[in-house]
Amino acid sequence: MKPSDRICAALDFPSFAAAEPFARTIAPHVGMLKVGLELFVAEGPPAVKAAAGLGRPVFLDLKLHDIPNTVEGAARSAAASGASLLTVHASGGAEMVRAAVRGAGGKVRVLAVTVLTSLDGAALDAIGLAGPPETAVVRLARLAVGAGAGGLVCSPHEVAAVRAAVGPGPLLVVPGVRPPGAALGDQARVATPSDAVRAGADVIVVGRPLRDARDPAQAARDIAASI
Ligand SMILES: O=c1ccn([C@@H]2O[C@H](COP(=O)(O)O)[C@@H](O)[C@H]2O)c(=O)[nH]1
Repeated sequence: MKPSDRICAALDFPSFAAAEPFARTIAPHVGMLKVGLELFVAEGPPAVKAAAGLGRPVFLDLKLHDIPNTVEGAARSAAASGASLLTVHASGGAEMVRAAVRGAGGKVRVLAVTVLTSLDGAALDAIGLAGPPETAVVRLARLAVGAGAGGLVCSPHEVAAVRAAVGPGPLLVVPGVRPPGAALGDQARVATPSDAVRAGADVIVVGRPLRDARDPAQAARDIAASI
């Protein structure tokens, strides 16, 4: 795999018209494009189709979290959109993850988000998940893989422990990645692209450090050269 294939660029924009110049520029320099909540809520499935038209697999990052029947239907709809990857929250429970996998019908790989990379230890304490983040992440990772998830989303801090817990099969997708010196924004559990890949990330998700770069193509090339 080429280093650039490990990079997923997040299209965090309010419309596809706003995203398109960035998406066209960045697509040749990354392995995947991510359509997240902001763009999908604004545009719906046509945004997935347009992104896929740029020649890269599309990661539909909806982080579904609802009763199993509802998630199954949403996953079925997502599978029809042309996306290659779809997220659900592992904390929705094993039955919900199973329902997502059923709805996906083998057309889209279901990834389970363990613990959002924006949450630090104090924030986890406040929602009743006391203890080191890694404990909750590994517990949720095991649950989700046991329920059929084809991959996991976790922070660079836990990726090695997750790999050790779930074995070589599941795809490990890692946001919370910041090139040296880049602003953290709202991310809490972060590492550099090279540290994230060294720790075992199959794919790193990069949003603002590419989107807000003066030269996004060069920023992507720099990341690829570093991993
Ligand atoms: O735990 C998670 C799950 C998903 N994300 C998404 O990744 C990108 C990261 O963007 P940055 O600008 O590089 O912070 C964004 O689309 C999130 O929705 C995440 O950050 N953490």
